[in-house]
Amino acid sequence: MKTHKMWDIHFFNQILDTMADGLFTLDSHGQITSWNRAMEDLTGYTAKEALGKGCNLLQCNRCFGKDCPSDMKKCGVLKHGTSESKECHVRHRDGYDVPVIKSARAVRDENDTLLGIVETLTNLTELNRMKKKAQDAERRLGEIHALGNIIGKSRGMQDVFYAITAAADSRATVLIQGESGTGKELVAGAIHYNGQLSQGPFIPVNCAALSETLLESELFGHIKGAFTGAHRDRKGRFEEAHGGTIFLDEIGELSPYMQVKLLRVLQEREIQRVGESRKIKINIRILAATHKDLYRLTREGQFREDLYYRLKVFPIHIPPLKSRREDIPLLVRKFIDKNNDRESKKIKDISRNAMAKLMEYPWPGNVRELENAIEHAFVLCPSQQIQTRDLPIEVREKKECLEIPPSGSESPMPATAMGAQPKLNRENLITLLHECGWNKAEVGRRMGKSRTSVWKYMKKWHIPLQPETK
Ligand SMILES: Nc1ncnc2c1ncn2[C@@H]1O[C@H](COP(=O)(O)OP(=O)(O)OP(=O)(O)O)[C@@H](O)[C@H]1O
Repeated sequence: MKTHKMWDIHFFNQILDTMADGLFTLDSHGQITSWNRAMEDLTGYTAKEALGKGCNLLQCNRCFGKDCPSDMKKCGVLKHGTSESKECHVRHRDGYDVPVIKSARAVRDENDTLLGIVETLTNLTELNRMKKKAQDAERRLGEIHALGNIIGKSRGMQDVFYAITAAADSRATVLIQGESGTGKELVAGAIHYNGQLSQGPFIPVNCAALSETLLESELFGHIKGAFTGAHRDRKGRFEEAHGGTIFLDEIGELSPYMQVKLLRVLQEREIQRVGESRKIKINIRILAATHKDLYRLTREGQFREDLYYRLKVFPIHIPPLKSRREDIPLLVRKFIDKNNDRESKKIKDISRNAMAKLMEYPWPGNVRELENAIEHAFVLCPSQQIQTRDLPIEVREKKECLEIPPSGSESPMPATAMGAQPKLNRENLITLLHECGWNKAEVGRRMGKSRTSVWKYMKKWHIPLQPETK
């Protein structure tokens, strides 16, 4: 085998050129003696242009906290031997600043004579862009979950607002109960984003969406080889939520085995990845929600009483929309504004008769159904005012739409303005999922059902959560 010696300069330069980080060297007089390819990309200066120049070519803004000295003898690296990695900017040849992490080290021979300086630069442009994106997304999430975005003036909603503010100030476990579509996820988000942990992650998990084994691995993570298909170690959602909040939606769907596991997490605040005996401490806040009557489930022996009491340290109940009809006009206004922002149409308001229909309807799907009804009206409305004819048929005719049947393989999809929908069965659901790019919220919207309902159908008919890749 042919080996290269380190003094093979050609080979050495090739090594430097394969590095993702920028690297250059200076001699004892401060003149650039090597300049790798990543430095060319980062600064715009070719090696030919840089060699023989001083490092002030880079116009670094923070060499030892000062501007780069033009006199090499004043360079801090010579005084200190190294400069620790720090964030700074260097100036690109085209005039703009490039954010980098820069480190430098003085190289001396055995007699302590200075041979030169080696400097490395890591380009932070992409990382900063991603950071900014994540911060923007986080800010938007915070805005969405601002208390002001939860609409309601009824007594029931005033109690909910009061409870959100109190819960946000504490770290107690919260159990949010209310019918489907009443805004449980919205409330959970508001508690997190208005509380002490708002800078930490908010991790929602729908416990109804996955089978027991998948949910266990989703929540607790697993180690490589823990089960067939576990090709590598994977962090669970509890670990991801460290320093923040985990929101366990549809908690009433947990199997007895998962109830025991969750109880242990609540008691011990530590978890074990599937297939591993090591315990990992987690610092998280737990919020849970269900549309079921959890107390009744404990009476019927379907939900552990000890877990129920651990969860409902701070209970919040969101009343159904039909018991707080005075909120309907405010919600309608909110949804008209929301659709106006999104669509090219500009709808001003809703007719008296149409509003009367909305006030009469029992809203089995709660606020989500009202939101969908306004979106439906937007599609049909030809003028600036929503009329009764623009509303979904079940609202116009005051017939409740059908909820999910507990068993059986078929259920009717509610008719939409576009015409009668086909019966809902496995095949139709898969087609709809494909049409909506596997976005369950969108599928739910088209079906007139909640996202959770979509998940339940998918689970019932063994449809994978994502399209299977061939
Ligand atoms: N008070 C409210 N003000 C404004 N929007 C609301 C309100 N309540 C619910 N919504 C909207 O209704 C929709 C359903 O809310 P959300 O998903 O929080 O309900 P949920 O109770 O968690 O439903 P599910 O039990 O089916 O998961 C969302 O689009 C949400 O923004």
